[in-house]
Amino acid sequence: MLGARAPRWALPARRALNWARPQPARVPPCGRRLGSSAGRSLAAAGLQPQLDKFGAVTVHLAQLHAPDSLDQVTFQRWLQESVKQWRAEGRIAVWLHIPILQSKFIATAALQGFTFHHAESDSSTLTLWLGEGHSRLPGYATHQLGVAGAALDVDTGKVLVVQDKNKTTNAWKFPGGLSDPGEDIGNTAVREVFEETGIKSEFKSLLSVRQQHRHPGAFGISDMYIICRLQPSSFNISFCQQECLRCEWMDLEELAKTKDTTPITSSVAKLLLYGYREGFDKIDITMREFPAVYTGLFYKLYHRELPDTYENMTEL
Ligand SMILES: NC(=O)C1=CN([C@@H]2O[C@H](COP(=O)(O)OP(=O)(O)OC[C@H]3O[C@@H](n4cnc5c(N)ncnc54)[C@H](O)[C@@H]3O)[C@@H](O)[C@H]2O)C=CC1
Ligand SMILES: [Mg+2]
Repeated sequence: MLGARAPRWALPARRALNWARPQPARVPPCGRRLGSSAGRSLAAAGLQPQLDKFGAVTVHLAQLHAPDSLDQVTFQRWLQESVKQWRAEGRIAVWLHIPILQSKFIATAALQGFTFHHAESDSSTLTLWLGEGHSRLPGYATHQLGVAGAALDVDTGKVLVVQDKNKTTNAWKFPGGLSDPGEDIGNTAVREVFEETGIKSEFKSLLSVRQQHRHPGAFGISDMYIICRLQPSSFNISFCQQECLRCEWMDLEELAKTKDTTPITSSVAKLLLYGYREGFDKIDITMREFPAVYTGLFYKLYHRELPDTYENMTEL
């Protein structure tokens, strides 16, 4: 049974004035005016809605001590009364995080107007906009990222290319694949090239960025495809039999001229050939690392090289 203990929200009414700060703060006691056991029992069962700095309420059902004891009728009543109260208090939105094993509450929330924001492997996040006009909540991921590596052996002028086993047309392309969550662009290129061809390499620069909307391979969202310049440090090919049909070191000029390739690979082969002949500084988008405003975090900034006179410009 839920609600066996005294409710945590039973605070003096004047405390409610302090809920907006500091952030994040627990939201006012929604069970207070329910006149039923729903709000009290949910609070006693561990649920502690929080206010964020934008004025939205966040609810984590994972906080429930014994989620299996919560029935849909109690949750439905709690959510309905809570939303009514949050709306009256001027909250702008509700974020509702539901662990996969409590997914029965998704339907309950959806019937009250909640929609999916995103899902991860073990939980889903739903939202309800309470503010004026259309929702101003940020959406979830809009793109996936694919990265390929153009590994050029500068001693021979040969570049590493593969033909995909799973494609109907066997066009030459640079080995690559999808970035893992939290993975640097250059690291994806180096990892994918090694996994697909057995060739070890080092990241040098970005060469191109392609954006494609409604990509079938990205489940209908947009796809970013970046090609990096890599410097190979091993040369014996041992390619992945599951993904590749062929893999070879091809003369870069031949790749730039062949019709047996994609427009992207052909364009980047010509760009790489230009850099190989005239200097990579003509084509490279290089990377620098800086500390982020978020303590302890760093970011990578990719841009064309700047002359020192511009790079070191400071106010006198
Ligand atoms: N222009 C070009 O030359 C090409 C660019 N790309 C870009 O490369 C990136 C993806 O590279 P990939 O090599 O395809 O990825 P990847 O190397 O990360 O993974 C490919 C593997 O996933 C498997 N796979 C893909 N979809 C699957 C599904 N629905 N069910 C089961 N298995 C599935 C494939 O069989 C393959 O083994 C994307 O950004 C894409 O736009 C991909 C092909 C050609
Ligand atoms: Mg691949």
